[in-house]
Amino acid sequence: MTVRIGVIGTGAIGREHIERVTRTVSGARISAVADLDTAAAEKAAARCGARVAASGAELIGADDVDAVLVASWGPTHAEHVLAAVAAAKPVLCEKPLATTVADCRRIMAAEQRLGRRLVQVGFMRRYDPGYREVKRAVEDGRIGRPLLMHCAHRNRSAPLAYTTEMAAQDSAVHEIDAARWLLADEIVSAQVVLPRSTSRRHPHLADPQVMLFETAGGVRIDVEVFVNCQYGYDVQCETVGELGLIRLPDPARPHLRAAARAGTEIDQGWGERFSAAFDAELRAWCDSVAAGTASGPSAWDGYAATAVAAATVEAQRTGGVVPVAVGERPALYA
Ligand SMILES: NC(=O)c1ccc[n+]([C@@H]2O[C@H](COP(=O)([O-])OP(=O)(O)OC[C@H]3O[C@@H](n4cnc5c(N)ncnc54)[C@H](O)[C@@H]3O)[C@@H](O)[C@H]2O)c1
Ligand SMILES: O[C@H]1[C@H](O)[C@@H](O)[C@H](O)[C@@H](O)[C@H]1O
Repeated sequence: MTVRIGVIGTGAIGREHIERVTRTVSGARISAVADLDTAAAEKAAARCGARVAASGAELIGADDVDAVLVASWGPTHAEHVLAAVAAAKPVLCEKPLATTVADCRRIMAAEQRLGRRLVQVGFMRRYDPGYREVKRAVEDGRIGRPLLMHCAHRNRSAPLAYTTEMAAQDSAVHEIDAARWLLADEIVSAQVVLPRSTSRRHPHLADPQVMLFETAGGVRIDVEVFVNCQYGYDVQCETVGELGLIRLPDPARPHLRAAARAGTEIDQGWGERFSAAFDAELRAWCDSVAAGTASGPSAWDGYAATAVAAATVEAQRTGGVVPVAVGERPALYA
């Protein structure tokens, strides 16, 4: 069976996903696309032989769409995901699942009423080969009981529209999910420390930021978010345990020796750095849709990440330690 996918949002990541499904994933094709920007939708549709749907709602309800991929702006995710669940269609939603905790709860309630999982959230780092090795090492006890995690999330530069809040909601949300997943533990508090800002930023933005999280089990996590670091796209993660530590490897790149220097090139964007992760994520999602099962980061994971990001935004404002209580995990997400 070929899975027919409808894509809502044909911007930067929508186009990447369309390209991937079309060129590298077998057993799936793009049947329809929708975007508020009709010209963008038409261009994307022409590249993959899909039709242009009149709207996200029309696409979700259409007979030629078996599964929905949501890649539109964050605040529109909840509406599309809820419509997909109402139509009983599997949906891969880019992060964040929703921009408010209340909307995430609505999505979980809709899935629970249906009695099965349909939602996967686009936390692609869980599919990155390096992160998966770290997960194996944490689980098999090689570093002993984890105590600390040091992370850095650096982007070369951030556009004018990027705000101080987005450092939590848009960027650190990846570390929040990765930490919960690697440690199999929930985050219970957030705090933000602001050093002086780089001069290479738009004036409204606090950059860099240091975020501090604590898990229910007592692990302390620090995350440097620096979105105008200039030199490249750089994601670091080191987990320290009682017996040792494990560091996320940089992706394998050729080692260059020339002009009196030795070293490797640094990736310049998320598309390059997480290319293998996106490939694996989309393959796994398409396979699970074809099999009628659900896997990967769930609506619960999307909810927990949004809840922690919301506490982090509050911590930016207050400067204090903000508690997070995600509550009991419903049986559907056990
Ligand atoms: N996993 C990752 O590393 C990663 C990377 C980039 C973006 N993202 C996420 O993907 C989403 C999109 O980001 P982007 O960088 O592609 O943004 P973008 O602005 O390049 O593209 C978004 C597109 O969605 C369209 N759109 C917005 N609302 C819509 C609606 N209601 N119906 C139809 N189309 C709509 C816009 O017209 C635009 O073309 C965001 O949630 C972002 O956080 C994730
Ligand atoms: O939306 C993007 C995306 O999620 C990237 O992976 C992240 O590095 C950026 O900071 C964020 O703005």
